[in-house]
Amino acid sequence: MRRATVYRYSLPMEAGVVLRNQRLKTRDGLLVSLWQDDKTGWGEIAPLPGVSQEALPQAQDAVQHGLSQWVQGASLTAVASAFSSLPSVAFGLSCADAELRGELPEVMSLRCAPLCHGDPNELYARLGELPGDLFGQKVAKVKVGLYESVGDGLNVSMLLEALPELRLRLDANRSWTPVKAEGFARHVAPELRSRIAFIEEPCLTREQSRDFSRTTGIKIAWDESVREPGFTVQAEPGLAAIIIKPTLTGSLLRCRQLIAQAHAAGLEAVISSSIESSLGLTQLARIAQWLTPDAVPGLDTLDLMQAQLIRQWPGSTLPLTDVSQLEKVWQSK
Ligand SMILES: O=C(O)CCC(=O)c1ccccc1C(=O)O
Ligand SMILES: [Mg+2]
Repeated sequence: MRRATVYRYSLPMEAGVVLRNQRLKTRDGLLVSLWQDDKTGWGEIAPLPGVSQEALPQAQDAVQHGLSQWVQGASLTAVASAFSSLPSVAFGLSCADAELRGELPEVMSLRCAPLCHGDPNELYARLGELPGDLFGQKVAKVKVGLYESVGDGLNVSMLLEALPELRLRLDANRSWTPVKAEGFARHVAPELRSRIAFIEEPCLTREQSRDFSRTTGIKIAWDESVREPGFTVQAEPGLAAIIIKPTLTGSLLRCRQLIAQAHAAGLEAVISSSIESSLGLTQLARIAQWLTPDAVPGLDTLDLMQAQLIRQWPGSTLPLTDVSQLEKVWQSK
C-alpha cells in the first residue's frame, strides 16, 4: 500500500534578500511525504524565482501527476528521472524516494562554508567559531561583483592577510567585464591568490572567465554553466570545481552522474543550496556527506529565512514550523 501527501509552504524571508534583482519576501515550495508499509520519505520541491525555469504551479501539477503514477505502482526513480525539464520536481521526488528506500544515509556533513557578505567584522566573528579541517584551514564564501571590483579586491586581500588559516571561495555570478575582473585581480597580490580556492563564474562568458584565470592564476569554478544545455564536465586549466545545486539541476541520479564525472576529471564537486528550507538543507547536508565527503558544501542559507520547516538544522534557534501548520494541497486516494 502506497500513500502520498503534498503540502505547500510559504516561509517569511529576512528583509532585504534580493535574488537576481528581485526581492524575495517569502520562500514558497512544496513538501511531499510518501508512505509505504511502515516506511516514510520526504522531499522538497522549491523552484527558485528568477533562477528556475519552472514556476511553482507547474511544478505542483507535475508532482501530483508523478505521485499518482507512483501510488499505482510505478517506480519513483523512473518517474523522477522523466522530469528532467523540471529539475526541482526531479530532485524533490528522487529525495523522497531515496529516503523511503533507506538509500540516503542519515549522517549530515557538519562542515559548511559560511556565506559572508563582505563585512569583515561579521566574518571574523563567524570564522572564530568555525572548525578547521585536518590542516587547521577554514573555508568561507564571499559574494563579489555587487559593488566596485577594486573594493572587492581590497576586501579579499585584507581578509586573507588578517587570517592566515583562511581560504576563500568567491562568487561573482558572471557579473564582471574583463576590465572589472582585471581591476579585482590587480588588488590581490600574487602570493595571496592561491588561497582563493576558486571564484565562481567571474565573467559573463566562459571564455572570458578562462582568460581571467589564465592571466591572473586565480582558479575558477562553474556554477551557472553546469545547468546550460550542452555542458559537459571537463578538466581544463584553471578550473577547480563545479557547483551542483540539486534543486536547479535535477534528480539525485543526475547529480550523482555529475559528481562522478567531476571526480573522474580531478575536479571538486560542491553541493550547494538553492535556498531550500531546513528540510531540504538537511537533506543536502546528508547528500554532501554521502557523495562528496571531502568537499565542504555551500549550504549557509538558512538564516535568510525566519523559520525552519519540519526538521531542525543543527544549532539553529529559528522557530520550527511543523506539519500541522502546513496547507495540505493534495493526497492520494
Ligand atoms: O553556494 C553557496 O554557498 C550558497 C548558495 C548561493 O550562493 C546561491 C543560492 C541560490 C541562488 C544563487 C546562489 C549563488 O550562487 O549566487
Ligand atoms: Mg554562484
